[in-house]
Amino acid sequence: MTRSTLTTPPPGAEPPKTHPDGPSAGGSLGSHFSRCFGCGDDHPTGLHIAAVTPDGASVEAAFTVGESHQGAPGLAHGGVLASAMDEVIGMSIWLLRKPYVTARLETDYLLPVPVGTTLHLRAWCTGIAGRKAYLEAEGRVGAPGGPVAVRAAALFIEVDMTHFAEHGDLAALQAEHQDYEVNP
Ligand SMILES: CCCCCCCC(=O)SCCNC(=O)CCNC(=O)[C@H](O)C(C)(C)COP(=O)(O)OP(=O)(O)OC[C@H]1O[C@@H](n2cnc3c(N)ncnc32)[C@H](O)[C@@H]1OP(=O)(O)O
Repeated sequence: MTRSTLTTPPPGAEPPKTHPDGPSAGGSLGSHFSRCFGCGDDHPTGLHIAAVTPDGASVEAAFTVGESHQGAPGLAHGGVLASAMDEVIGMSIWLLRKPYVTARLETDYLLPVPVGTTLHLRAWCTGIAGRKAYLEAEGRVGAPGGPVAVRAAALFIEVDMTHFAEHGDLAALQAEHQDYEVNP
């Protein structure tokens, strides 16, 4: 992975501490918002990514590239693959049960991904430094041990719920998740 210094944990970064209320090993994560492009069940053209955590610290998901995900004929669009990586990375940081947003996403495309391919996605956190979380993800072709087609590294920044109240639609989030409080 050609990861930049901006997505590399600095010296002194701490390992992530998963929240006791997060899913335990083998548990599923669920969607954070039903109309999310990445994970929402009700999104008509979304990726519908559903993840589980094998160990309470990382997440895994399978994503099958469909007709609506093409860039070149018969091949996945790079932006769609980046969205899938962003989604599983976002799911992995939600194991900490703190709201984070993507600040930077770096993606390496190693193999073309034909329509019909199932990508096995995995994401995990490599360190926390203050409000900054450093994360990585990979997408493997056909099987969890298959060849790596996509790799990503990301910097997520912790925000408070006022971020969503000021810039988005907090009420829509809270309608689905009672635990999303502005002033917890
Ligand atoms: C609970 C609900 C879950 C929902 C999850 C949904 C997640 C998403 O959809 S994310 C969507 C895409 N992302 C966004 O929209 C984020 C847009 N960006 C922002 O809102 C802001 O730029 C934000 C919050 C990331 C940072 O702003 P702000 O809080 O003012 O912090 P700021 O002081 O600028 O930066 C904090 C630190 O991060 C660093 N930083 C911020 N952005 C970057 C970046 N792109 N690259 C590198 N470093 C960065 C800053 O340099 C600073 O570092 P230091 O503390 O060492 O000086």
